[in-house]
Amino acid sequence: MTASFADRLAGVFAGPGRLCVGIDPHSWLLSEWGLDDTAAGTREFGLRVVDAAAGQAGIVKPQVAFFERFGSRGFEALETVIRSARDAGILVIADAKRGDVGSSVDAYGETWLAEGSPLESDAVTLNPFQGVGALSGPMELAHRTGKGIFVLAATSNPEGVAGQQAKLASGATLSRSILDDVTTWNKAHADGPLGSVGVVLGATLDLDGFGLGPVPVPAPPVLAPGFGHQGASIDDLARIYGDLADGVIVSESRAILATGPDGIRQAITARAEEVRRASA
Ligand SMILES: O=c1ccn([C@@H]2O[C@H](COP(=O)(O)O)[C@@H](O)[C@H]2O)c(=O)[nH]1
Repeated sequence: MTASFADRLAGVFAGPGRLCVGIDPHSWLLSEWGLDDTAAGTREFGLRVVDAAAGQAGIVKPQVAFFERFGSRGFEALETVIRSARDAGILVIADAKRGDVGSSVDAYGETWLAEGSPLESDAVTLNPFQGVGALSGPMELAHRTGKGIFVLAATSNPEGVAGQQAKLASGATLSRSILDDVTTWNKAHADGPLGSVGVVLGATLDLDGFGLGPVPVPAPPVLAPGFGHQGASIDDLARIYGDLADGVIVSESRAILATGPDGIRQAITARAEEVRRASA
């Protein structure tokens, strides 16, 4: 029987830990790494990050946008990077932020979550603007294939705050209603202690304004971008996330990647240790 994503994630938390290294081949980073701003450059960059993360971080998160810039060659590079991370035993969260009507979003689910798909990953980020219900196809697929999904609920960028804090007719904020929909799904599917469907909650936010408390049970896993370059500090993990802190995946891209090809291994070791201390 295929292990659920929730169980695999719990294994990573108990093992290498909950640091997630972002793979974001910005043009300026490629240049600093001495690589060309081409598909081949993104491939080499991604492979070097995977190599540095192996054995030290349990999760990587390729930002699909940076590979997509190069069309089919970029996707080919992304396929290679994803495969090498999964072969190294690292969980891959593809940060693709897909969303659409159900019949189309199902195809996105197949792209990122179906066994044997060229871009097969362990989890994918999805956008619930068209309703969490529209994402049920990929959620079902994830349940069947032992994969995970992270639904945007409170994003780290300031532009999202007003809409995500807005109250629905029920009185809940949009973020809270997404959190509740995800929790209902996890309860019904009983994939493991944390559930296989999580939410994205930015570490830069004051979560009080999003009406997320009291935290629902079971609390879903939380993909937490915003550490490092966007200003959040790993030392503040417990303060930022409160009762959700136990399920937080600490994601950092630029702050780690900017240490360059010679510094990245050491940076990942140090960051993984900081995350362990902050989650003890
Ligand atoms: O709310 C969100 C959702 C996703 N992201 C993505 O995470 C990384 C953050 O990169 P840093 O360099 O660590 O700032 C990036 O790929 C974003 O697209 C996010 O920042 N906020």
